[in-house]
Amino acid sequence: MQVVTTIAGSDSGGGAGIQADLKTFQELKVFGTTVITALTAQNTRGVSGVLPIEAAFVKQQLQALLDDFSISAVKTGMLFSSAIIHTIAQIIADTNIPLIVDPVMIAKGGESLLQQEAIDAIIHYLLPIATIVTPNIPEAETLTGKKINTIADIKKAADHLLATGVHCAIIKGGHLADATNATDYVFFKNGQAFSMQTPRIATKNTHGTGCTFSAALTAFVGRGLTIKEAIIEAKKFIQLAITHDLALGHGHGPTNHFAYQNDKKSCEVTIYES
Ligand SMILES: Nc1ncnc2c1ncn2[C@@H]1O[C@H](COP(=O)(O)OP(=O)(O)O)[C@@H](O)[C@H]1O
Ligand SMILES: Cc1ncc(COP(=O)(O)OP(=O)(O)O)c(N)n1
Repeated sequence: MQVVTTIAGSDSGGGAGIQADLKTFQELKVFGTTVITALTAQNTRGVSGVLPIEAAFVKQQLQALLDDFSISAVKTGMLFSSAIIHTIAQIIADTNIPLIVDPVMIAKGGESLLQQEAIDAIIHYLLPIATIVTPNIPEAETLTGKKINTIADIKKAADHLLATGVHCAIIKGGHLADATNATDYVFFKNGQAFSMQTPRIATKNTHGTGCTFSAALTAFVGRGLTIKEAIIEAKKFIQLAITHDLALGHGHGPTNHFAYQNDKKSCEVTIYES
């Protein structure tokens, strides 16, 4: 049994954050461990409160895991402050555990999950030690300081991110204005690139899509798949979770973390090598 870790915020509504990560890990048969950076009071309608955890206690949680478990992959989600980011980066830099960074910034309802001053810390401390970074389009724009309107802009943003030292950048296309497909763009430091496409599902129940995708990626990396295999399988996991969405709550409902195990053979991802 492989052990993986999520360093993220708690979503009381259960669709994103630590809760989405643990559900995904469980479905993908890896043993999930957690470092909690913040509590959020949240449901499918939005975030009504954030209570950050002190950086010193974040450190204590992570150190407790590293002192005991052999961890095969780590992911980060909501990190909230530069103090938390510095603390995590310092500790992870001394390991050789693959690190997947989901640079969570803003919740679907528009509430901030990362302080403005922490953006630089992600760029300068976390990305240089990361294996994979998974921004959505607005996050890629914030990290690179450049607007993204075209595929050429996506490639430029990826080059910008790869220059920090991260091995692979996945720019997720959930926010692109394409009513037919959901396309994600993958770039490696060695110049290899591909995009992956699935049919776009017409639903408002997409709370936690980014967390769930990056958690699946972490589980597959932890299980020893190649990075490319892990990315494609994670895309299947999120596609099925959105296809079989759960209309729970009154706002943006969660994705269905059970769907991949029930239906994985039915999901096709189209790959375009470039
Ligand atoms: N309506 C949708 N149908 C199918 N896939 C989607 C849909 N919305 C998002 N995705 C996929 O979900 C994953 C998360 O993407 P995105 O929504 O861009 O991230 P985030 O949740 O971080 O904003 C990506 O693989 C994206 O292509
Ligand atoms: C605690 C917590 N972490 C992350 C998020 C954002 O999750 P994401 O997967 O990007 O999903 P949406 O916010 O777009 O639904 C969150 N809301 N809470």
